[in-house]
Amino acid sequence: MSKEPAALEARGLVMRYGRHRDPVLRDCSFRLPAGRICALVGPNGAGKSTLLALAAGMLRPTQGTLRVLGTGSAESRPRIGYVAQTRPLYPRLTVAAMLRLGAELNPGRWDQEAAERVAYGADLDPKARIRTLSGGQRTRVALALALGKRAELLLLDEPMTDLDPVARHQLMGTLLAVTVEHGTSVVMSSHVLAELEDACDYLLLLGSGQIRLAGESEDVLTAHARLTGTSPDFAPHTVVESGATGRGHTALVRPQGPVDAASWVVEQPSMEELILAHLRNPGAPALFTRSASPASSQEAVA
Ligand SMILES: Nc1ncnc2c1ncn2[C@@H]1O[C@H](COP(=O)(O)OP(=O)(O)OP(=O)(O)O)[C@@H](O)[C@H]1O
Repeated sequence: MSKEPAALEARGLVMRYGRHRDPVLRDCSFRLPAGRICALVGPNGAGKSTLLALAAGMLRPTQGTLRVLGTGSAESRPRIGYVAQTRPLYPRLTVAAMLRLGAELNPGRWDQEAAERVAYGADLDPKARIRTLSGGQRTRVALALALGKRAELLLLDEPMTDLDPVARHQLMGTLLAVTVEHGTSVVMSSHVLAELEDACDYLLLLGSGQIRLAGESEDVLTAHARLTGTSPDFAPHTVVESGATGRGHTALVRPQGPVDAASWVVEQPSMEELILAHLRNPGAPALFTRSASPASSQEAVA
């Protein structure tokens, strides 16, 4: 069966930062179909920035492959907009000069109007030098460069962390409008789960160096249920997390067959609830929806 084009496709991806160090990414295989807005989540040190830097061609994998927009990451670099966590910019340049540089480096694809909309949205002075900007203002300029490039794939490492709530809301709106208009693929890491729930339609959860959940948010969500009842036995369903409550026993499960509604109150968990349960329980079995799965060894739904 032919699959739709992939923004990212990892096979057996291993990354270690030194020969004697433990690998940060261990045998990761997954697919991210093109045109999705993907949340990349995981605990501190899980390897999110590493995965984004590999996709941006800033690092080379120790083993395995990571294909980006159907090619190697070096070849795809002109088609990628990467906002690294450190927001690397030229400190001596003014904001306007930084955008001019963006235009010069991306002839034929630069969108000055989109870049200015992002950079100057909060009365940022075009003549201000980068080194004088606040963290949030630098983030605006970094996002402006990525969006101005009309990239086919945006790799955004915690893009909203140092923005104030109004700027977050405004920039997320701009980002979504641009991506919907141009069919851009986005991978966005963040720890703010509520923010991702609103914006993203795809999920990659990294933990212990491996992909734990991968797929359309909707499919990943509907593959889970919250069951509450009087018995602590949730068989035959796969339990991700369970506990006692005032109402009896409750568990977030991955149903294996029909759920007996006479025995349990069945609810749909929120995305935040689901991600938190998986972060707290790294031993829960991995789940890949069909579109996310290049391998056959994981449990696949949808
Ligand atoms: N340049 C480097 N040299 C050596 N080790 C590194 C380097 N960069 C990252 N690491 C290590 O790799 C692991 C993963 O780091 P990474 O920054 O990719 O995680 P992360 O999921 O983005 O974390 P956070 O949520 O805290 O930003 C960490 O243990 C980190 O110490």
